[in-house]
Amino acid sequence: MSQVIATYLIHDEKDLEKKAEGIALGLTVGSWTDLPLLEQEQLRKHKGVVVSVQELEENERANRYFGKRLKRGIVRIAYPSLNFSADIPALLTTVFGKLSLDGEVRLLDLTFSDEWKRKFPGPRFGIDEIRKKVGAYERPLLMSIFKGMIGRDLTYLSEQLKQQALGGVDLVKDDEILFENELTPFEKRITAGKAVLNEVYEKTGKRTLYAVNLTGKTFELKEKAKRAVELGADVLLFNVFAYGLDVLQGLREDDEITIPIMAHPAFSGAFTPSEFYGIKASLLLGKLLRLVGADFVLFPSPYGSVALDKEEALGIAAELTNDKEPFKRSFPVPSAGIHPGLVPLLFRDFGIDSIVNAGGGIHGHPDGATGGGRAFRAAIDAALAGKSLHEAARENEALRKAIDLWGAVEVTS
Ligand SMILES: CCCC(=O)/C(O)=C/OP(=O)(O)O
Ligand SMILES: [Mg+2]
Repeated sequence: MSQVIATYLIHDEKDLEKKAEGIALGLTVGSWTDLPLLEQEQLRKHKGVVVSVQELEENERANRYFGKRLKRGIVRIAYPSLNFSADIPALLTTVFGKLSLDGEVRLLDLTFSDEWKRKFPGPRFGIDEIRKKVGAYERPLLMSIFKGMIGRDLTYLSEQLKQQALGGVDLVKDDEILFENELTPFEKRITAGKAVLNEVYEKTGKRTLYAVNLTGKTFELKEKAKRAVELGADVLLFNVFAYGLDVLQGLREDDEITIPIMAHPAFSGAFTPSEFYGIKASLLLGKLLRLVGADFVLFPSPYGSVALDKEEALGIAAELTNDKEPFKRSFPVPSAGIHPGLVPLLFRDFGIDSIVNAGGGIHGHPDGATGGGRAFRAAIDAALAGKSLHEAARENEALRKAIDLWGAVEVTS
């Protein structure tokens, strides 16, 4: 029988096994031992089952946080998938709905049967198809971010896009805080952006994609996304956690929406940061975003301005690129506070199949966005060649200026 196995970190003053059994029953059949045998037989196929309980050492941080001495344990509970429909809202409500209100349980992972995975789409394009779209292989891609666009008009947007593209970036994304507005409306951003990027392509031969922010009311998104496709949009940026995973899946599953979806982590910090409760980032931003169809996933890098714990960040990337899964791989995009001097770390930790993503690290370059792009491209080339940034900077002025301004973290191989 198909089942979903949830792995939790739980805390209890007395009895971890009892707490685990209470969760398994409470989120499925409700009660058990007091039921007549006939009812038990009838309900057995619906009963949650405790698969394992692994007690952990007592943790002083947890005791201080909760203000009491607690046992801690990793428990795995199997939920019969016949209890809920094969959709993310039903799944999350079953395995971490009321339980998430407990405040002393952290959802660490979900394991699905192959049968269950087949009900989800995964990315439409994935890493390999996106590489074909930008014509860039065997290296990390480079993406820049519009900055300071609120209150600005299309002329300003077009010039900023041009400067970014001239720096050799593979993609440019809207900032996630750029919504529908009178100065740079969604549809005009697409058409003006296409004109600029075609002009740069004619001039340089470099193809750059523009990820336009798909925003607005949930039930208007599909039509807006289809309009974007009609206008020739390259990629849709999407603030998935302000809407919900199932909304991204709905966009992905619509065969008229035939362009990649880039998931932004905005608002996910409401769910993931605590070590004691909430949802592990590798599950929420890794496994589940890939399952529902994100082609790119942005997340805080371990060394940027909103740094994520390194184990968590690497865990997200591992889930996005795990080639044992029956889905195309999603592009990991470690982000926030990234500058060219961090490229050796990014390359060491995330490898070739990742995207170097920066806003301030592009626009803050002494030579502007074009200089920023050139500095990043030189840093990526140096990492690929096994050269130090300082050595590469001797031959590349843009990189030298970036290192002078932001420094460089060299990585010994
Ligand atoms: C984790 C998302 C990063 C993001 O949205 C963003 O705008 C980063 O900007 P910078 O930190 O590179 O300036
Ligand atoms: Mg942003």
